[in-house]
Amino acid sequence: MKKIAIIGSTGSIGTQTLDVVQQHPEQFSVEGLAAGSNVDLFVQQVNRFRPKRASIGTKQLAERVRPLIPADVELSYGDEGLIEVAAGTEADTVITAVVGSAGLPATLAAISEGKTVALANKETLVTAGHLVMALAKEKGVSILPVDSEHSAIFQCLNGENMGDVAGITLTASGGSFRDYTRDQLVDVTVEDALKHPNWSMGAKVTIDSATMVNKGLEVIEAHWLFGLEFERIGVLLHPESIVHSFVEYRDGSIIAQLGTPDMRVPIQYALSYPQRWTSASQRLSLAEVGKLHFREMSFERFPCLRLAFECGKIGGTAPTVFNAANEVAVARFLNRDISFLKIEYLIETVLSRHVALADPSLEAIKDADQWAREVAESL
Ligand SMILES: NC(=O)C1=CN([C@@H]2O[C@H](COP(=O)(O)OP(=O)(O)OC[C@H]3O[C@@H](n4cnc5c(N)ncnc54)[C@H](OP(=O)(O)O)[C@@H]3O)[C@@H](O)[C@H]2O)C=CC1
Ligand SMILES: CC(=O)[C@@H](O)[C@H](O)COP(=O)(O)O
Ligand SMILES: [Mn+2]
Repeated sequence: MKKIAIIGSTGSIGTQTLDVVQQHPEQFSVEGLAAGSNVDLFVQQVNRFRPKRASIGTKQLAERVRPLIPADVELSYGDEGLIEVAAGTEADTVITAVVGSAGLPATLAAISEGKTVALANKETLVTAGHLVMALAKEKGVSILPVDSEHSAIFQCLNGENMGDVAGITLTASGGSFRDYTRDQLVDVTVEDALKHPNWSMGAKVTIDSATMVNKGLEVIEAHWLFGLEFERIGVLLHPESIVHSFVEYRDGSIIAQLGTPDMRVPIQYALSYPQRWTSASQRLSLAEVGKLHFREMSFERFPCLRLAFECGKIGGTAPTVFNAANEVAVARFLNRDISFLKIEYLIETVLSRHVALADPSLEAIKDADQWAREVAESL
């Protein structure tokens, strides 16, 4: 039986992880659950899965939750609570399903305790990839991808020699505004931006898909997960989101992973690896699909992808700042404080004021993250 803890249990990835648990109850014991502010769902989850430890966003929320959950569940709150759930249970695997670089301290704490990480929280790896990967190596900890593209690449690499890899290609749906011109983006609404064509996801990642920041974060995530230089990572527009990504080998063979767009498949694979289990997800019929489409990606149409490649190549604190500026910009867009195109303006402006620091310590990462947030708020 696998012992798991989920940080971000009430979100899109968190709830789908618990779906996988419910489909395979004999395989799992849930040791820890952590959430932010969704008290009702959190209380239901704690009563249903009976973790030994649980945590919610604030002290006030914890006081509301306490009488509603079993007395033997250890309840904490805030950043410390998140770390306790990630690192302070008997779980052997932690699913990092919180959104944003807020997940970094808890992820580092889980790795320090030798726990396998099933990583959905890509911002963590973008913010401090060198620290996360170095600690994982030191502790002998596996970081297993949950993100659909990275799970695809992981599956396509299975058993192959990394020296034979010519390159990897991440597919991109194009997001909510795939076929819009730049002019048409001027007055798009939050509601429109939240309508992803293929995936049902949390608000932040859905906006990131529309700006192509998501693919930029994923390029940097792939660099760290698979140890590939940026020149060997490509992006291709694929409107159907059926080919989840692919690897090209030096003999010209391309191995791709395909499936319906359903995150429960990559979530389950991260938890069942190296086994495969049956899944309730809808089967893919290529005969019914008929045709699949692929297009070159345009940096002019999606400048945030160009910025992400540039930051990835610069390294150090550049990706940290890219991520933090984006987090603030997306929050401001969702709050209707700025327009859609101002997201890329904010990111580019913050980056233009940043001098990247090479090989930053955790302290320097935190400072750069904080600095970028302050500048992005002030613009
Ligand atoms: N959704 C998807 O299909 C995919 C998501 N990802 C990545 O997975 C991560 C999660 O995405 P998604 O599930 O969509 O996001 P959601 O917004 O749906 O969920 C985020 C979760 O994190 C919790 N949370 C947020 N901040 C904190 C905090 N400071 N302390 C404790 N809990 C917190 C939220 O709690 P609450 O709701 O209770 O406030 C919620 O449970 C992101 O990094 C995203 O990029 C990657 C691939 C696909
Ligand atoms: C489901 C998933 O992995 C998302 O991160 C996905 O990548 C979003 O799709 P696009 O970024 O391709 O629009
Ligand atoms: Mn993805």
